[in-house]
Amino acid sequence: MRWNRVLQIVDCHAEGEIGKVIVGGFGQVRGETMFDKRNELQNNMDHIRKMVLFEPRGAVWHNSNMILPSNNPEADMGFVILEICEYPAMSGSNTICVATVLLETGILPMKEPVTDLVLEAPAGLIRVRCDCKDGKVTRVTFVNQPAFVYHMDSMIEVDGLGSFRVDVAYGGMTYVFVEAADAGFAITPDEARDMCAVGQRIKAAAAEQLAVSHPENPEIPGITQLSFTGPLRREGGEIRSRNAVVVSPGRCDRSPCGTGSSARLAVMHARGQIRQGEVFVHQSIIGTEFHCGIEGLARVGPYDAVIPSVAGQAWITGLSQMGMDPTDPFQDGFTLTDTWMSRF
Ligand SMILES: O=C(O)[C@H]1NCC[C@@H]1O
Repeated sequence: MRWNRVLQIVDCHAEGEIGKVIVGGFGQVRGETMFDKRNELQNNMDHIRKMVLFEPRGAVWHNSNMILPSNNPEADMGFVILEICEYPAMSGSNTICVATVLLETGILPMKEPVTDLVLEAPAGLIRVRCDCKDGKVTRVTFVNQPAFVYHMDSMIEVDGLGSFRVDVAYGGMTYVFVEAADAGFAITPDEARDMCAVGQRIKAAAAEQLAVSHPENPEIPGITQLSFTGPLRREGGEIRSRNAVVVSPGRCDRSPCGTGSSARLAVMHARGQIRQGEVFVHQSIIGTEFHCGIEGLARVGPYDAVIPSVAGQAWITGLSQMGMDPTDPFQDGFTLTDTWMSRF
């Protein structure tokens, strides 16, 4: 063996969205909080993210997570999320993958029928309920940090496409919401490529024209996500809708998107479209679902906020070791614009 780096990885997906969980091989990550560790990875150890997510080992639709011990006495474990364009403060599909891997590989003990966990994400503590049966995690429900609306019904101008009415909200990542019909989309899988091309242009215009800054942590990235939303409908006591999230640099989230669902709950609550205790079933572009709700209300700086919960399921797909040969010319990987639509 002549690798100069070898990572132990549990491959996993949550409702179709890949969330690899790196369980070993990366050494010490300095920092007191998970946000400090996220910054350390971003500033001084970014080669790990590039190795796992860039080509030739990764792909633009992959996400990964590093399991790290937490210094918070309340937390059972911590994790930092590594995505193709950023280190988000929080991620829903990745949280569901991390909780599933922690319990199904025995890193933390599983108690049937329910294991309660507290995980420290960069955004803060995340309480997680895992329903478990016969050694399988059958559902992960997490309570997110507060989600809130930055802008509602704002008009933006997109070069060559015209004007769009948008909302901007935070749910662990920062989202611009556009009604899919306003851009001529029905949110069907055959539209994915076009939605990404148009979505990236709308996202860039929103980021330029609408200011955002997280009141408690200005280091949290601004608008990097776009959700094309379908209409809300009430069915059998539930509120249901479809959405497609365009993740930078231009690919669709395969899951309904946990941070996007959280941000959408904040928008829906601000519009009086959902009350605490009601169930919101959010569907992805491939038809998978998260079951979401509002657990409570909060305040973040000057903003009214909701405390969202999101539930879904993950499945482990493999165990792998990823290595780096010292003569490999792509020590930092590479990206190509056929799938990496923009450089970032
Ligand atoms: O569920 C989510 O929040 C996300 N899925 C991949 C990109 C986002 O982090």
